[in-house]
Amino acid sequence: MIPNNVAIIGLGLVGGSIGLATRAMLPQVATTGWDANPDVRRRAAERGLVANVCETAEEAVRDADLVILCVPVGAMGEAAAAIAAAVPSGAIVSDVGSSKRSVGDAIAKALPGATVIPAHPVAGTEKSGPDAGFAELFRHRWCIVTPPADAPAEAVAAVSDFWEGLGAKIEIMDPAHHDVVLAVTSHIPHLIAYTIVGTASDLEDVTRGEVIKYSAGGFRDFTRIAASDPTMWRDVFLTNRDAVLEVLGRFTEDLTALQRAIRNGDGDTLFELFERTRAIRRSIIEEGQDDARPDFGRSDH
Ligand SMILES: NC(=O)C1=CN([C@@H]2O[C@H](COP(=O)(O)OP(=O)(O)OC[C@H]3O[C@@H](n4cnc5c(N)ncnc54)[C@H](O)[C@@H]3O)[C@@H](O)[C@H]2O)C=CC1
Ligand SMILES: O=C(O)C(=O)Cc1ccc(O)cc1
Repeated sequence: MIPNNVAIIGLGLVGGSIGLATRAMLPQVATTGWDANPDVRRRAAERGLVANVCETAEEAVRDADLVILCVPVGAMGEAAAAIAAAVPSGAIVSDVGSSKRSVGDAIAKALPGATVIPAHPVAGTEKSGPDAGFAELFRHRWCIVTPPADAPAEAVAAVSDFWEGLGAKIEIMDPAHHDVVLAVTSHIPHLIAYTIVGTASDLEDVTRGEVIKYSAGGFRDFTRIAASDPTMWRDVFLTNRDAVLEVLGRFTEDLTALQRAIRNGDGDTLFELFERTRAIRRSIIEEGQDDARPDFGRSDH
């Protein structure tokens, strides 16, 4: 059953998009919101990200049956603590954090006895803030729900139904598994992008002007990812440390093997890998998850 009153804490890209999507696609649902930053609250009210932008966290959650924390993963515990005194006893508390194990623990610790159903919409952009959100962000995208083992089935269903109402597809997953899967598919790719753009800007023999002037497709795509919000991504790496380090170890080994293949002139190894990775790209396109899908609200390509 879809909740009647949704409170959104954190009105940036994801919180703002949830508000806009709810107002557009589930107009029967009342929306309230709060952000710790008064400038964000003002802008959220101007854009109508939620129907009612409140002046305090308590006021925002007072009548909610679903509260969604949309703050950086390192701030989830603090955001949960800010609503602790006011969140109704029967309400579900969820979040949208990009890492799930530590976030679920932090929220549960701040809200003992609450029904906590963490979730992660695997949809976003490199932009952040209250001007970045748009109602179509979650359409046809996965939302991974990571309930604790003892979560009430009806609460899991309520969170899932809500996200389906915003156009998302639902997957239920164990939080630890989520963190390994997202380390591979999202966190390490962001780390690689941050690294290559940093390396390019540090090279002594290539000027910054040349990097900008000759940035062809590949590097340009990396710069989009490497423009992602520093606070958000610092927190992702610090909270998903174990999974990121495990996958990074494998990645480093594979990179070293490629380095050796290049040094040895071993074209077969390079060709075999590139053939395999091309097939993966084709499978993604066949599943309709490629860049060529309708470009909901993105202005950068
Ligand atoms: N950016 C993306 O593409 C995606 C981000 N996420 C997750 O969504 C969450 C939010 O990310 P964005 O919306 O991109 O960030 P954002 O930076 O656009 O918005 C975060 C908002 O939280 C507010 N905030 C920070 N600490 C707070 C606190 N203690 N209490 C209340 N408000 C607080 C900030 O003022 C800011 O307006 C993060 O946990 C991130 O991992 C999930 C999917 C995609
Ligand atoms: O902009 C991109 O390419 C992204 O990868 C967006 C994104 C960032 C973080 C998430 O947890 C989910 C999606």
